[in-house]
Amino acid sequence: MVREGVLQPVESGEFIAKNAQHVKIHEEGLQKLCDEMILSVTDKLKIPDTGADTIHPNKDHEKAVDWVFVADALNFCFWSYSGDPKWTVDGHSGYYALEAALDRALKNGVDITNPKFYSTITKDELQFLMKGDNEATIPLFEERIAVLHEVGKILLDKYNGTFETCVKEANKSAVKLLEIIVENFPCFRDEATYKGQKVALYKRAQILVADLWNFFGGKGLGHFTDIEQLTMFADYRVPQVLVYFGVLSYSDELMDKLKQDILLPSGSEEEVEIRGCSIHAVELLKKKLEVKLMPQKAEVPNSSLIDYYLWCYRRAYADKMESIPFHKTLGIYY
Ligand SMILES: Nc1nc2c(c(CN[C@H]3C=C[C@H](O)[C@@H]3O)cn2[C@@H]2O[C@H](COP(=O)(O)O)[C@@H](O)[C@H]2O)c(=O)[nH]1
Repeated sequence: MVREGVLQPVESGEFIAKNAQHVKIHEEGLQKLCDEMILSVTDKLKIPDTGADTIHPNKDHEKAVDWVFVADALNFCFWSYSGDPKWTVDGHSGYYALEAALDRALKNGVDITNPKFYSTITKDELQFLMKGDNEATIPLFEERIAVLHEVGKILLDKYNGTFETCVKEANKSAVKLLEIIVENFPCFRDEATYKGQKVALYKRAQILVADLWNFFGGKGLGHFTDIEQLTMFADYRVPQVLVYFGVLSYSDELMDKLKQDILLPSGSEEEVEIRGCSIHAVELLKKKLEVKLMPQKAEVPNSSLIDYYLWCYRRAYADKMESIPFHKTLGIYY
């Protein structure tokens, strides 16, 4: 994929990890996590159960692709400051609260998958759709309106009003679809400048492609011949699991900031290091898994499956993870 002068996610991760000053990757931690994951592989990686199946729509739903698209357009920033009430919907928190809100909208006959509706959605309408169980509201409300207006308008102007057009244009290539997304939808263009080099993390764009693959079981509109080219999705949860296993460690100064809930600005050196080192660590982990699994003839998970395992692990064992702080950034990329 070509974006002039921008390192792509795999290379970005490697470059950032090589130059990082605030974040380190540890061989022993990688080994420990590799051993843990091997325990859950018989012939295929077993994903920890997060108990949220009921809020994914049925994959046979006629607008399933557009549901995945709108969910990932809004798939960012669900955290609250320590001690503050969390935004929850029907008892679900974080990303699952978003899924629950979309599910509720669909069941109430709201045309939430249709860009004709959301490209001009009003504040009142979105507020109503995202209404939580308590007084806490969804973070970055204004940004979400802007994202919906932006992506909705682009789908209507260029793609016949459906993300299916983009998927078909990509002709079963995950890399091509990623390129279509980041070239045409500016709010998915998750790039930064690190030590003078343009880097790409593409969290939401990559998760969108992987979600389609996952959702449709690698078939039909979810069939991609090069899905293994994607990296993990650099959010604020997977780094937390990586720290838990000792794969990543933070400088004392950075750790203190996280413990005190001090915001890391989007694109700051520390923030980019946490994200880039997470990408690189998962690539290293994949190589370790390959070495162990190949001789057993077991399926070697790709980076998005490793990511999904780790993201679900954090959810399934949230109590164990409570004492590990995660980084807080206000932004639309993750
Ligand atoms: N790395 C990575 N980050 C992910 C996801 C998901 C959900 N995806 C799946 C779920 C079912 C579908 O099949 C989707 O594949 C959300 N996030 C991010 O996490 C953060 C919120 O976390 P919490 O507080 O726990 O809800 C936030 O930055 C959100 O953007 C993932 O899979 N990987």
